[in-house]
Amino acid sequence: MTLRIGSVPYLNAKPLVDWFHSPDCRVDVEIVYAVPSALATMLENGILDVANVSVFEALRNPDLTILPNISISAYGAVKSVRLFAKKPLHKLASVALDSSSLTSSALTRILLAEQFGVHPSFAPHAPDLRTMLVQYDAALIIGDLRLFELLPDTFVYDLGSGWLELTGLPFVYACWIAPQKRVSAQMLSLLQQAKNWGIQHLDQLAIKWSQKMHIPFDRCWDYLHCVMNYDLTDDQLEGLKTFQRKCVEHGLIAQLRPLQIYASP
Ligand SMILES: C=C(O[C@@H]1C=C(C(=O)O)C=C[C@H]1O)C(=O)O
Repeated sequence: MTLRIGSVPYLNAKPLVDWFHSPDCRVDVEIVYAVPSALATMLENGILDVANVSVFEALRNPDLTILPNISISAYGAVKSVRLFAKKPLHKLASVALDSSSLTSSALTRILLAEQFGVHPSFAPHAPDLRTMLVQYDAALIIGDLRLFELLPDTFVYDLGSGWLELTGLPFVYACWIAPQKRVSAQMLSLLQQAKNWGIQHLDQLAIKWSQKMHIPFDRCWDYLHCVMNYDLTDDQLEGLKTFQRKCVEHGLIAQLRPLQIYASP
């Protein structure tokens, strides 16, 4: 049976999924690329067996489980998840949130409240920075490494740096997430093989995707080698549990449950 895998289209996921398109992979899989919020809906509707998608979705939906050993995370500055603001952050009254994002939307609310003491109004918006900033004081954009910071008169706030400052911990943006009953030993082994291949091919992936995505090579290389982390060890789990606790404290998730990391039977 074909395994249906969902992936975000961003550079950060390439080391986890490009193996499935390589000649080394001889299994029957179908990969669906979509933004995180769309992938979450597809997982919920049973269209996908597994997806690398916002970790927030697994914290919110008790039918989903996080698969072990793999994440899309960063320790400090993440460079692709940024709030662009027309005024200093402690003066924000309205914020447009990238409608693709679930995790970073929640993180924005937490950081603005805890680091800057503000509770602006929030509205989901298609990720188009210029349009967002016409109507709102600030805009969250994810998955984009282009040099937005060249925009004049804009404050740029990296959410990964904000999280490190607040907690001293790494931040987990996404994981492989699946409905509990769809997880199989074959699924776990394929995802692990794909990650192992990706980690060994970061240089090739930086070359390939810098060309395809029109991002300078140095920026891609730095992002894949120095910014992104693909493990899910105790440090990342500590960051994830802290995020989960704060989501509950801020009313973004109904209830604190034990973190569901899939353990082989
Ligand atoms: C670091 C990033 O992580 C992404 C952020 C997500 C979110 O905010 O919901 C979901 C998937 C990740 O790929 C990014 O895309 O910039």
